[in-house]
Amino acid sequence: MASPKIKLSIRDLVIKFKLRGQVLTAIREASLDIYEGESLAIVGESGSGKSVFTKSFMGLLDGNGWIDSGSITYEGEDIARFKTEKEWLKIRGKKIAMVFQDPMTSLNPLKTVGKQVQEAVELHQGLKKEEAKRLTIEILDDVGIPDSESRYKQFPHEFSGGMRQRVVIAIAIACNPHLLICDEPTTALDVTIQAQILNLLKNLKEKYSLTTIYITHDLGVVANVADRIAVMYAGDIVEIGNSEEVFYNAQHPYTWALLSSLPQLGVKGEPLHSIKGTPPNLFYEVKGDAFAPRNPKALKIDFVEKPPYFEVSPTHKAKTWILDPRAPKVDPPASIKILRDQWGGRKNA
Ligand SMILES: Nc1ncnc2c1ncn2[C@@H]1O[C@H](COP(=O)(O)OP(=O)(O)OP(=O)(O)O)[C@@H](O)[C@H]1O
Repeated sequence: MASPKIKLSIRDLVIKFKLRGQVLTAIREASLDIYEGESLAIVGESGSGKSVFTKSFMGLLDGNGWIDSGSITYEGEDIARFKTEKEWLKIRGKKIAMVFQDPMTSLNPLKTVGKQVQEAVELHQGLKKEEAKRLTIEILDDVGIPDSESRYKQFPHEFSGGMRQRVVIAIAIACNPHLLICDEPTTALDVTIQAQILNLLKNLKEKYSLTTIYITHDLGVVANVADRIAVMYAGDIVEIGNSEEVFYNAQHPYTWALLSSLPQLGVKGEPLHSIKGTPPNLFYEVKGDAFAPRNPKALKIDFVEKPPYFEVSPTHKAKTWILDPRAPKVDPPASIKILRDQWGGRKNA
């Protein structure tokens, strides 16, 4: 089988912020390849760096932040070197678009929904008004807004939360991007609407041949939508693999902790637990495995040296010393074994 084409390649990316005279390292030498047409989820606790990492692909870092080193290669060009807005505008919207968590802050309350989508169509697809309006209504239909011709003339406050998120998605699609980044796209919505929006994104991915990245702190949300899962902790990707590999055969103690804290998968007989302790202070240099201080099964070396990636399969790797052939055997916690049995049972049912 031909190997998949890489759409975006991130290498050893370091992103820093200056805050109150001190420097914080938010992304610590993270590397990732994103394949054309795939659906990748980036998961991790709040503050792990998911938003900063992906915003850097579009030149959207806050003013006090910068790419300190590393590369982001898109279609042969290292976009991490871009300095001007003019350069970023070649990529932002056009090639890479983003759907944010809160649809209200992404929409202009003073403009009709139709106008906001149409502006994106006109700007990015170079169409005349009539043609642009026709396409806008088609896109509103595609994102599941009923009665799109009359809805076109309404304002955001006349839409429900779920419908507003559909409009935000319409704006992103109107730019005709190759890569769509969805940053917690359903967090602000109630559960039934969440499922509808995820379904919509899945359908649009096929129709518009999109490569999609989902950012979420919730592994349950991605179980249905992601081909691959990248687990982020303290600004680095500590485990990556196909969804099945990460769900059924997780290797990093942080991934174990994330899986164990999944409420909606309900581990029978096990109390729900959140991950104990707090992530490292990124104002200081992180020594060894960043998760070690919170890992009850940490090895001595975890406190001393940063682990490299160890390969579990050609598609699955994790940065944990547990996978070093010289390491003592460390078993996953009981909750992970129970999860594996439960899911294995469901899978084979
Ligand atoms: N403008 C900024 N100035 C200083 N630090 C920042 C800035 N933006 C982000 N950070 C820091 O960078 C780190 C990563 O933040 P980021 O928002 O990417 O996390 P996240 O995983 O997306 O979390 P969440 O799920 O809460 O959005 C955090 O420690 C955060 O405080």
